[in-house]
Amino acid sequence: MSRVAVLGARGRMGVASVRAIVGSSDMSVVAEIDVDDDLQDVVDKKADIVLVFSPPDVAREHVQWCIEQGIHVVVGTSGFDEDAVEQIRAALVKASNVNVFIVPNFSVGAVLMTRFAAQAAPHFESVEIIEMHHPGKVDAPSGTALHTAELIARARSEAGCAPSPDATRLDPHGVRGGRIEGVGVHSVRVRGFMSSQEVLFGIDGEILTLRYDSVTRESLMPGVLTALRAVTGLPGVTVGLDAVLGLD
Ligand SMILES: NC(=O)C1=CN([C@@H]2O[C@H](COP(=O)(O)OP(=O)(O)OC[C@H]3O[C@@H](n4cnc5c(N)ncnc54)[C@H](OP(=O)(O)O)[C@@H]3O)[C@@H](O)[C@H]2O)C=CC1
Ligand SMILES: O=C(O)C1=N[C@H](C(=O)O)C[C@H](O)C1
Repeated sequence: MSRVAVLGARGRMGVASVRAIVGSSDMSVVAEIDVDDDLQDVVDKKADIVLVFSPPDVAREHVQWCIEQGIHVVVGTSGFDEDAVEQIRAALVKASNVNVFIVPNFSVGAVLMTRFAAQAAPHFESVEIIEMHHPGKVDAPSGTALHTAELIARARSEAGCAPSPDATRLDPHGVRGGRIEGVGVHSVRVRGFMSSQEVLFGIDGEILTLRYDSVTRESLMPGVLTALRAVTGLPGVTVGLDAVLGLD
């Protein structure tokens, strides 16, 4: 029976995850930590794994703390970019018995879309990402868009692609959105969305649109449980649920 501590336990994902873990037959929740709770409870309750859903501005410190305590971590919080992964890798040099599994999105649809986007990336002249989330989300871009943009940029760089063409010179209202490693990213916050993303690819006369929608947090729970079951067997740092979905 794995002993799981949940950080951000009273938040949207924390509540859904505690319910899913409690409902499983092979894991238990031994600590539920939210703002103002004492992290030491995680150690006192002898957690084997910490599931991190605390906000992005504190989650990096939380991961660092877990590594120092020698506890495996599944990171659900968004915003762990390549710099953050490097920092974790460096911290693990002194804690080689700890595994950290960073999962930008627990939805199988999102994982597949991200992979398809990386596959398509070198074949089109233009690419931009639109991510759509609920207005309670504190960070932009979404971790999923960040991860997708990084994979697209890597695939295009390896294939020697030119930057997406863009003649914009005048944009006094900043409506062209942001750029991550040269990939245009647009963040939409509209009530009714939970988590959606489109990746638009174009060449002359042809457009490919990839889209996924997660409409409930419960849809992410099989991915959360899969990640918790897998982390003890994934040495070092692993990024992306695809690592354990049996995809090639
Ligand atoms: N990987 C994935 O598939 C998914 C990832 N996410 C990501 O997970 C993160 C959390 O999302 P969500 O659950 O919607 O956010 P919420 O704001 O609903 O939950 C975060 C919780 O953490 C609490 N908190 C604040 N500070 C601390 C602290 N120092 N220690 C412990 N808990 C703290 C918050 O309390 P308070 O509100 O009082 O500040 C809140 O209860 C985000 O980064 C989001 O992008 C979300 C969905 C899916
Ligand atoms: O805040 C959310 O809700 C979500 N956050 C994650 C992200 O930033 O990508 C995952 C999912 O999109 C839901």
